Amino acid sequence: MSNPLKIIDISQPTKTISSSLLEAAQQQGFLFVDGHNFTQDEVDALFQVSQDFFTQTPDDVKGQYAIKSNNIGYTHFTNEQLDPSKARDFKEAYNFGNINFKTGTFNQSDLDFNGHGDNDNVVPPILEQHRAMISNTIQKLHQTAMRILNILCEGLEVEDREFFAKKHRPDQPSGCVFRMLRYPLVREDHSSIQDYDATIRAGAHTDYGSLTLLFQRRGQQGLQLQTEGPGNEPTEEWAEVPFVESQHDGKAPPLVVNFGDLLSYWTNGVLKSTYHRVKFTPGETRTKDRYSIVFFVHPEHATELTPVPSRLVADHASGLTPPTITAAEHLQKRLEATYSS
Ligand SMILES: O=C(O)CCC(=O)C(=O)O
Ligand SMILES: [Fe+2]
Repeated sequence: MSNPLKIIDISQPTKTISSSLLEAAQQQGFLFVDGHNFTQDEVDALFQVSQDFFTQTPDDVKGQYAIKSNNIGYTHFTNEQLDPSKARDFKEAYNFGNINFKTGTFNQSDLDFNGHGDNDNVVPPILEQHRAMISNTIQKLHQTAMRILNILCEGLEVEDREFFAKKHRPDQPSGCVFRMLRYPLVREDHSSIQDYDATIRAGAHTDYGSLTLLFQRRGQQGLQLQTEGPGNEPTEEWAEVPFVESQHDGKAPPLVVNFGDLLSYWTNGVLKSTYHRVKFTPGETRTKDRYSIVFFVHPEHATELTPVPSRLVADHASGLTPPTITAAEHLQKRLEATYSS
């Protein structure tokens, strides 16, 4: 499979890579990030925990941890509908949230985390057993995301090279979510589930936050992004995100990174929040479920999405005043749409 995406090695000096990273963010809104500090063993262990959770937890137990309005918990088959014009998404997932990246604490009570609600976001037993590992992973993912945001500041020539990072402080409440996902092969035992499409597994959507970091596995392809025509208009063509290897021995494959709505607003549309979906090709001879592990990065709740101070961003202004909306308001709107029906 050919690779339509750039591979950027973030272990290289910022000045060497900032313009290619910005170009990828502007043109495709997607790229591969190599040179991260996740080993193959570490990511294999994480996928094993995810597989154990999804395949060894009885449905009624999963149901006890059902996702709540705070976006934390388990979402069962066909609960989500990312593209309302299509069938429901045939996948299952578990979201960790209310994360303090400084301490590595996650699923904190809503009262402690953002001062309202009183939920005790209990973690299912198989995942609870691996709390230390999960905690370490999310801290590292947050650091990786901050590195990417700092490189972007350099590319955008924002005077304060930590402009974005300062709005993503590790110990402040935000909508950041760490998510384990499983897209199973359709098997006999699923015949009772109605109203899904065996090929479209996550309907076309853009991500809500600032950026998204994703691990996938060899032989479990399925993520696709919408391509653009010559005048930048979206086409009906979808490009497959292939599996690629790291250039660094012993390291996990490059992370798939894409930019979300908030960074797009924040930059007057300089950065692209690209439509993507997960699709299994009809008739393919896949033998394994697709698993992915995703980190959705969101700015601190109170962040206002006014344009970043960059000449490039100012030059891109369309003349329209962007809505003054906070990160939390935006997230709330998108979650309501996803779980509405
Ligand atoms: O699992 C994947 O490959 C993509 C997931 C995704 O796009 C999402 O959950 O927003
Ligand atoms: Fe997505």
